[in-house]
Amino acid sequence: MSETHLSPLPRLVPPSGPAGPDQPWWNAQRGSTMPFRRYRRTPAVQVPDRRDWPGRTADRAPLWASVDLRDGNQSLANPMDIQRKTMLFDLLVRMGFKDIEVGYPSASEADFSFLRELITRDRIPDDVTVSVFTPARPELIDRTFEAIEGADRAMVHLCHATACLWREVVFQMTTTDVERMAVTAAEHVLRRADAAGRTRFRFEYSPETFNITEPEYVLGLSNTVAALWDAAPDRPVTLNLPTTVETDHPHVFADQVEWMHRNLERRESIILSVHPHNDRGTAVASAELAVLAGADRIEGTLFGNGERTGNVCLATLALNLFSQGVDPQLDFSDIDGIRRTVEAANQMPVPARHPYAGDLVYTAFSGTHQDAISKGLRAMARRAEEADEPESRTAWQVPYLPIDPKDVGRDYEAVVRVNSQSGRGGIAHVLRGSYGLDLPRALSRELAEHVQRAADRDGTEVNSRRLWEIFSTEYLEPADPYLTLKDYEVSHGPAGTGLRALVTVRGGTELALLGSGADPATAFTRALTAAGIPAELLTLTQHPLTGAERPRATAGPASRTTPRTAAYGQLSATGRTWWGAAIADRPDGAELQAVVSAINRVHA
Ligand SMILES: CC(=O)SCCNC(=O)CCNC(=O)[C@H](O)C(C)(C)COP(=O)(O)OP(=O)(O)OC[C@H]1O[C@@H](n2cnc3c(N)ncnc32)[C@H](O)[C@@H]1OP(=O)(O)O
Ligand SMILES: CC(C)C(=O)C(=O)O
Ligand SMILES: [Mg+2]
Repeated sequence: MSETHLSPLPRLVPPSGPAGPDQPWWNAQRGSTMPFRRYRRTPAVQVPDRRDWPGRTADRAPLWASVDLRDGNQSLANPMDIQRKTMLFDLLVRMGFKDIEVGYPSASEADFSFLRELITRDRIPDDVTVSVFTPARPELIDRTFEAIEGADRAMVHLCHATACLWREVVFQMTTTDVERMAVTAAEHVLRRADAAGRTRFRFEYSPETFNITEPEYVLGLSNTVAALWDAAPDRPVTLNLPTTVETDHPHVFADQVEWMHRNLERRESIILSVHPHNDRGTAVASAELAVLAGADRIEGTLFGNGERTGNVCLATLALNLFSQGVDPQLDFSDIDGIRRTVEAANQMPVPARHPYAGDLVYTAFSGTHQDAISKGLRAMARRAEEADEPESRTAWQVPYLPIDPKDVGRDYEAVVRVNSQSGRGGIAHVLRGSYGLDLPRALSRELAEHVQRAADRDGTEVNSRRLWEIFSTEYLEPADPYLTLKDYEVSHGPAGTGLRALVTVRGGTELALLGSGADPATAFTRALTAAGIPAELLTLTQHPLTGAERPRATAGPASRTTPRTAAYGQLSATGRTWWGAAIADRPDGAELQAVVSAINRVHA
């Protein structure tokens, strides 16, 4: 199988100086009146000479943990009822999640009852661990343990804020007080777990607002809690580092994670987890760099629902890995089904541009992209044929499409959609895909001008049916045809092809024509010329139309199941060239009709 050979990366040329107003090319921008001086850059943790993550690549999926049912749920205007929660839980299980935070049972009756239902109805698969969130408040920890009573396995997720602003404003506590709160709560959790009987417990600790907490302080708290819970390789503690409110560039977070990864005690007994939020729009980058920096696990939601701008999107993360040839370990083969369930559970739409899942993310409207995609798809088909393997196994290399839409359950129909930004490549692609027509390049270029005019006039998309209408009106069934072929008869002899044809000319005159030539179309143009309708045949091509390749066509040749022929002819007349096209039951009929089509355009 042939592969694209990429040339080596060019050497980086050092910039001549810092980009800025001193450069001659710098456009003079005016200063804004935005009150930017109110905001401060977060002091970044320094990791001198100890930054390994930039040199690493992701070669396997992290442990995925869904927090759709807790963090996602707490951000909804109408939190999920038990039915919506159940639907989402079942989806997460089907997709392959093994670590699912199912709620905040001390917060609401719905969360509490949902957990009770999962446990009492034995709905938690043996290989799935459900997790429940609790703040560091003893009465709420007690309620949490009531909710998980009787479960086979459960993870108790203890969380409290640690950053200075929260300590001072929310808790009005010193660092020592917050540490005491953490220890008291962790001990309480342990006591309740020890008393809980058959359930096998695991523990998770989240120093909420990790990213803006003093590193030494948060490291100390994490070590203390992990020691208190006696983290061990066979019963690891999950230490979850949230960017509760994302404040910095992703590389700053990566440095923070790497620093924790290197300095944590009992590292081999800790599952190092991250929980990025998307306030700066860089949650995905933060999560990806955090994994390079040492994180083992990522908490997030499907399509990024969550507080404010949301949690990190697990679909994007998993499919980013997939697009790099790494097993995502989650099943996204029906992304639209997943999206529909998530939209129903959250009562919120997934935007059309959302990576991998949005309606438009595999669609090109622009001409050059369409042309490249169309060529790429045909090249893929050729490579698969050469390698004698199904296309679904052939290495994916199609310009502008990072993954094969079919791998996530989409088809190719929406890949190219035509509007005023489209060109001949896209138009030819749609006619080929929807109607099986393989237009010659020059004809598709000519058709593109008609389509462009229609798109400019209508200001809307030209769907495949409208494209067919434009093509048909221009070439196949003009409103007021100059010439109509009523009948014909072709004979083949040693001297070439003979043709008898009966045509009507606009106004009703009938002409009986007689001609000969190398083929019926040449004989026809000669006969027409002799009858005073001058034309010279320049090119003629034809191909069979089986109908099989036309999935959704509602007009034109698609309605037929018997094989037909499409023919395209180019004539010279009135000092220029004219294309014609036709579809007919027989090849010679299609060729003659293509000549008629071109003549009709001469006399339109
Ligand atoms: C970053 C995160 O996502 S954390 C998860 C946040 N999720 C939620 O809050 C959703 C569910 N929460 C709730 O339904 C409610 O907050 C409840 C029922 C849990 C508690 O309600 P209330 O007791 O009325 O408290 P309220 O919601 O006002 O919370 C504020 C109190 O909790 C304290 N608190 C906040 N977070 C924590 C924490 N993690 N650990 C301990 N105490 C905390 C605050 O200091 C404040 O205490 P104060 O009243 O003594 O000043
Ligand atoms: C509970 C914690 C992990 C959280 O959701 C956050 O800090 O964003
Ligand atoms: Mg969160």
